[in-house]
Amino acid sequence: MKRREMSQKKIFLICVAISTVSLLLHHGGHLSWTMEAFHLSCPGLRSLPLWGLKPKHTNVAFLKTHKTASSTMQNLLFRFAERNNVTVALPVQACSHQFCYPRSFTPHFVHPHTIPPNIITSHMRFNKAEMQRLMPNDTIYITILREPGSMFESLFSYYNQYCQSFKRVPNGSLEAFLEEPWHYYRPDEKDSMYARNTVTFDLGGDKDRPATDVTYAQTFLVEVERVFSLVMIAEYFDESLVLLRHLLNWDLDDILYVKLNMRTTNSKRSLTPGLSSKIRDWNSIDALLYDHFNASLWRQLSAMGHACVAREVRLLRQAQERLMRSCFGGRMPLLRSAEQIKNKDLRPWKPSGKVDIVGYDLPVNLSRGFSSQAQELCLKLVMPEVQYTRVLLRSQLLRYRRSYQFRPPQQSRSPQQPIRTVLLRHPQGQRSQPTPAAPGPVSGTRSTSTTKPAEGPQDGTTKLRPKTSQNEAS
Ligand SMILES: Nc1ncnc2c1ncn2[C@@H]1O[C@H](COP(=O)(O)OS(=O)(=O)O)[C@@H](OP(=O)(O)O)[C@H]1O
Repeated sequence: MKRREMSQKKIFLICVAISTVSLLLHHGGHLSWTMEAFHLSCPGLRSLPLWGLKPKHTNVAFLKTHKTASSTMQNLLFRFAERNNVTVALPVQACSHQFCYPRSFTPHFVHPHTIPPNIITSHMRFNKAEMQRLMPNDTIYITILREPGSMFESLFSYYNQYCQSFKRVPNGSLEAFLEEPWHYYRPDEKDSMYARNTVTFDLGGDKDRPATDVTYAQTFLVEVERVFSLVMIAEYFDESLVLLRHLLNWDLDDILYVKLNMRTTNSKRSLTPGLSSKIRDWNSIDALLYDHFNASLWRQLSAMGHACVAREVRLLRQAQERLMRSCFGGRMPLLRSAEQIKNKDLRPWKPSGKVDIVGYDLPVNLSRGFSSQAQELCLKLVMPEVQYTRVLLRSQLLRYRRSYQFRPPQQSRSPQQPIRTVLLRHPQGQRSQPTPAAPGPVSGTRSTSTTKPAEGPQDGTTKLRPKTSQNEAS
């Protein structure tokens, strides 16, 4: 009898040991990282005891604004979607790699075989009602802003030969444009959105409201704040990612990135305080948005605790270095002008030959000792927007076709059926989860997560809280 009890105890202990080892194997990196964060008494973390065990939030709409590090974010989101087998809404071919920008967004711009989506991130002009028609109700809306001076300098240089307002300026001089912007700028001309209040336009606002119309700017800002749970700031990209990770309950691995779509140092210019101030005056709504959301980002970071944020940023950078070492053989990848990049899948798109955009080439010996999966990760990490959009569309179409083949005939919907039919099944504001266009991997991987409640300071300044359609309705 005693011997039986002993062996039962042994079996129990063996089971506990196996479970512990398995937990450590599966969550090892995550747990050790979480524990490090806990040691720093991070308030945001401590108040969420089940953090790390809760499901990741996978329904995300990222409004890709122009010249704000948004391609780096888009690449991160594409990789997240692929790893987690969730669907990304991608543009129909007629829209190119953007959602028919600068036209106002409508779900008709979305490829029907990428519906219903979990994630949307390609360039668009935001339209809240239309987005809500497409995205699940618990979608978390995120966007990114950049300091108006450096953003406009980047826009002016990038679109110098593309946008008429810039093209007519003698010698492509930024000073000349800012001296007399109305002399060169035509509000109704094609591509004029690159020349004034670009962020406001991307967010669906009126770029040409006069600076004196303070009520318009304030009302617009309040609306943006109501819709977007997180407004990242390009200058504090890593800190913004820490907030994003907490908001979405993601892992450290989910926020690793390499900077994309950069100009060469030679093509950038520094701005005098006088020029910066003229840029702010010319882009007054963008400047108001930036000042507001920059302050709001810092309130959220202080609510989390600066030491804690700094620690997470350090851990992120260390993990990034490890990834770089494994992908690029011990060094940071060499930056190359687009023309010098041998692999055309890695050559960034440029609006004109005059602008110098840099990208990366993979080392020739990458394949040695690498699994094809690891090679693919390294390739995608540095793959520019246009090529990655194409690759992702191809893989999602394949997945759609495969799942369509395996569907019982009575449930099947013709792949050619127009998008309108799919959307009409979800009258605005009435669906809780969109009906999948096709079963299989897509429908099987929808997020079942409830959005992570945010704990922050009691002064109401922290906004680490998802703003879902339900939030808004209440
Ligand atoms: N991680 C990170 N942090 C800060 N800044 C970054 C980052 N990644 C990219 N960049 C800079 O963002 C500029 C490109 O922005 P976008 O990718 O949004 O441009 S685009 O509108 O999609 O063409 C471009 O700025 P400029 O080089 O000044 O043009 C990039 O250098």
